[in-house]
Amino acid sequence: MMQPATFDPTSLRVGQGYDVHAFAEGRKLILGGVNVPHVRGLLGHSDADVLAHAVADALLGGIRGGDIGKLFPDTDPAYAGADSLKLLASVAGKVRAEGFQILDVDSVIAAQAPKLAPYREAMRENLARAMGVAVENVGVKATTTEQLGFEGREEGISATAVCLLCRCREF
Ligand SMILES: Nc1ccn([C@@H]2O[C@H](COP(=O)(O)O)[C@@H](O)[C@H]2O)c(=O)n1
Ligand SMILES: C[C@@]1(CO)OP(=O)(O)OP(=O)(O)OC[C@H]1O
Repeated sequence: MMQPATFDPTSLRVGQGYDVHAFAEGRKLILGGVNVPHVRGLLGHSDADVLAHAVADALLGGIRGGDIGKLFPDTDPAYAGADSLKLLASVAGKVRAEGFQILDVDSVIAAQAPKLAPYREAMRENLARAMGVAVENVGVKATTTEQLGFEGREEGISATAVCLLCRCREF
């Protein structure tokens, strides 16, 4: 199908993000801004929201803007215990400042436990609100790794995300 004349394929960008955090005793498990009940949480300088970090890195990848560690160094006390949804909102603002629209985001959390399906919609809503996009444009999925690897041994959780950005005036 022909695209409208205003569509310029070179104005499209994809981004990819990946993050890992280790489990630790006495920490909250925050995923996509949701405080998920679990016996342990994830260790990090911030709230260790591995999903929000992967999404933020996907956005930064799309604008070739480095990564969250460059923007929010884990040596900076300003980010100690930081709410990662706020970091994500800041990254989304940077994306817009570069003239890009966030068209779509999808993500996968790899966690052997806990069961995350009951929290998926709340995560989508939180991420969408932080980025200023419609919830329909944010996907969150979960998978175990069939007890294989560090996620499977319940040593930590990983998350991956992709995004599609556009510098289009209109479609
Ligand atoms: N932490 C998790 C992992 C998975 N799920 C849901 O279970 C489904 C089956 O997982 P498999 O790894 O066996 O494919 C998966 O599609 C998710 O819906 C979950 O809720 N929490
Ligand atoms: C989020 C930041 C904030 O200092 O700290 P961490 O919670 O350690 O998370 P990481 O995924 O290692 O990313 C780096 C940092 O930007």
